[in-house]
Amino acid sequence: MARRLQAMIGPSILNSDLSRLYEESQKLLDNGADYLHLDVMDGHFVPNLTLGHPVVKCLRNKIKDVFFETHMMVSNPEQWIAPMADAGVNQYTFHIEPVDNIPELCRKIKEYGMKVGLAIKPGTPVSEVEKYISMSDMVLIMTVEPGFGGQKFMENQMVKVQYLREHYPLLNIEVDGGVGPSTISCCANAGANMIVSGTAVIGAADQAATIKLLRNTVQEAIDKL
Ligand SMILES: O=C(CO)[C@H](O)[C@H](O)COP(=O)(O)O
Ligand SMILES: [Fe+2]
Repeated sequence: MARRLQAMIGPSILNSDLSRLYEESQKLLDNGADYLHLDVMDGHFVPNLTLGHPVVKCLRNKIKDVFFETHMMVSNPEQWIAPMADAGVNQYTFHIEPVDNIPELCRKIKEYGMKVGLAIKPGTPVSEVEKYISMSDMVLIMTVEPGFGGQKFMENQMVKVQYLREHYPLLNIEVDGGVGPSTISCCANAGANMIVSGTAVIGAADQAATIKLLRNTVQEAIDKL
C-alpha cells in the first residue's frame, strides 16, 4: 500500500504549569495528543530558558511509549545529541541557522537512533532547508519567532509550507507557534501535517475537543491532496 501522510497533533507544554509537567503531559495524551513537542531553549539562541535533558529523562521514565520530539532552540545542537538520545528522545529537531555542518549533524542524530527534524525561523528562506530534506524526517516551519509561547501566528510563513508540500508530497511538515482553532485551516490548507499547539490546547476548556478539531481539520485537507 502506498505511504500516506498522517495528521498528527503534538502539543507544546511550554505554557503549561511546569511544576506538574508529568500530569500536564499525561492529560494531553489522555485527551488525544499524538506526540509531545518539548521546547528546549538555551538562553542564547533564543532569549529564554526552559528545560533540558535531565527533565526530559524524568518525563520519559514516567511516560514510556509516546513519541517525544525535542525542539532544540539552542546555539550548539551538536552538544545535546547524546544526552537527549540517552533521555529517550525519538526526534531531535534543531534549528539550522547556527549550524555549519548540517549533514554531519543529521548523520550523528541518526547514529544515536533518533529521527531528524530541521527547523527554520521566520526570517530564514525555505531554500536554506530544502538542500537537506533528503537527510531529514521532517521540516519545521516556525510561525512565530522562537523563544516564547502565546505569540501571534505569522500567516506569511504559509508560502513556505505550500512550496514544500507542492514539491515534497510525502514530507512531514510541522508548524509551530500561534496555532490553534482559529489558525488551523490556514496551516491545513497550506499542507502542514504535524501540528504543534501550545497555548490554544493547554488553555482550552475542552482539550480533547480542541485536539480532535485540529486533527480533523488537517486530515480533511490532507485527504484532498
Ligand atoms: O517553539 C515554541 C516557541 O518558540 C513553542 O513550541 C510554540 O510557541 C508553541 O506555543 P504556542 O502555541 O503558545 O505559540
Ligand atoms: Fe516549539
